[in-house]
Amino acid sequence: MSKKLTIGLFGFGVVGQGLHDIIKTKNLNIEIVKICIKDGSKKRTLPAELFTTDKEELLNNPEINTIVELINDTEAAFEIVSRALSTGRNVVSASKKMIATHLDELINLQHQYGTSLLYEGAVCGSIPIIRNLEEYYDNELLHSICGIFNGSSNYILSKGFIEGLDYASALKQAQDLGFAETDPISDVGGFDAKYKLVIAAAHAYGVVVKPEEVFNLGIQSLSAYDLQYAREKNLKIKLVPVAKELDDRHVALFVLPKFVNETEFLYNVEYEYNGVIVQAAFADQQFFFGKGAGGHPTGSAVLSDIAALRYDYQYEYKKAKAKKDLKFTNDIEINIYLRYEDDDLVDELGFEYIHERYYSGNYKFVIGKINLQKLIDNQHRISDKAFIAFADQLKGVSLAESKKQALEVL
Ligand SMILES: NC(=O)C1=CN([C@@H]2O[C@H](COP(=O)(O)OP(=O)(O)OC[C@H]3O[C@@H](n4cnc5c(N)ncnc54)[C@H](OP(=O)(O)O)[C@@H]3O)[C@@H](O)[C@H]2O)C=CC1
Ligand SMILES: N[C@@H](CC=O)C(=O)O
Repeated sequence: MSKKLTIGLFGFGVVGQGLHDIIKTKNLNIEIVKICIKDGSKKRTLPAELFTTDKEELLNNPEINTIVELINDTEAAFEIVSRALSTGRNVVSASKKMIATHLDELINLQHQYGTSLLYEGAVCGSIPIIRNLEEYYDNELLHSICGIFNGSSNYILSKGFIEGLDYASALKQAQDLGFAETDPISDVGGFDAKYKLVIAAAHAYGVVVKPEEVFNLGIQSLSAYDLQYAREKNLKIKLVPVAKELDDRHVALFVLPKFVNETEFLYNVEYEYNGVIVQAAFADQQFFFGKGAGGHPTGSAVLSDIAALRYDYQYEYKKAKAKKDLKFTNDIEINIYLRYEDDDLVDELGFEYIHERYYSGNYKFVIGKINLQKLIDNQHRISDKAFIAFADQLKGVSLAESKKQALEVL
């Protein structure tokens, strides 16, 4: 019989309840000893004596050997997870913002105390991408990782594009279905996708980047004009995080809406589904597909991590140890589509050159090559009246010979 896991569970919301639903269907030698929640007055579906609002009842309980953290409060989550790791407990978490923001400290805590923190559920819900990056691709040279990492924004885009549903109603549905973050700006603004990208990049490339250094733009200002442009060209618009090794010393990360054509894997990833494309030197292109949000899909990834703790599985962060000289950079050139109202914006953003310019009534756009760092420097000029999308092919996230080279179409 494998080691019995006695769990202190933090959070009994969408994911916490999803996890509980799954655990109770099986005899897994796992016991949830106590559940800590925030609001003691809420009605629960389990006996009241299982719940507490006092975190110490879990963190100081000698009967609990494993902490599962599934709450929606970043700083409280960091405190819980670091306390647990530094007092000899292994931890499973799905809190991507907390993990991405504190990744350096969390790696150090694990090394210092010999404890394990697993977080498969934090990145693309049910898709097992972290353990694959950590183990399966251990010896592969990864050219790029990109995809759809946020279920809510993809749900909104699908509802709009396929069903013609307006943005506000689609967002409300994503919230009602439990896909959206407490502050949905995190979803639609590309922040949530960025946190997941930062975590994935640590396992793919060994770079630990602070989320605030990574550029993200979302889908909030997408308009009927942009959708019409996409439809006329048989394209779809998706919110796409990209991690790309430029050469053996530089890696670039960013999150942008992206036009995808029907030959790309992401074209058929709809609603709350996510997709991850890994471009490897030898395995070539591989595609992971699955539900990226929701209680049961995420709960299944959390349970897989809990089960891995039975045999004391730990991430080794092997690439971080091996590739100390790989640096994060924003000094790359990308092709973007910019729909704008204010003519000055085109000059202010400082395009290297413009391939295409369109002007008809209120609809104006340019497509051109721009340096990502320049775009970041001028980000404050981009109002909600403008929309920017990555206009390169994803397959074309190709190795650049110099860090200044554009991400060209293959
Ligand atoms: N929803 C999804 O599809 C996914 C969510 N995640 C992540 O998982 C985490 C949980 O998400 P989700 O279940 O959707 O969130 P919910 O809002 O549904 O639930 C949050 C839970 O956390 C509890 N909570 C909040 N603060 C505290 C605290 N300080 N101490 C103890 N409990 C607290 C709440 O208590 P109370 O019940 O009393 O309000 C609630 O039970 C988040 O970090 C989210 O980003 C990751 C992947 C997918
Ligand atoms: N809000 C997130 C939940 C899962 O990580 C999403 O929509 O993808």
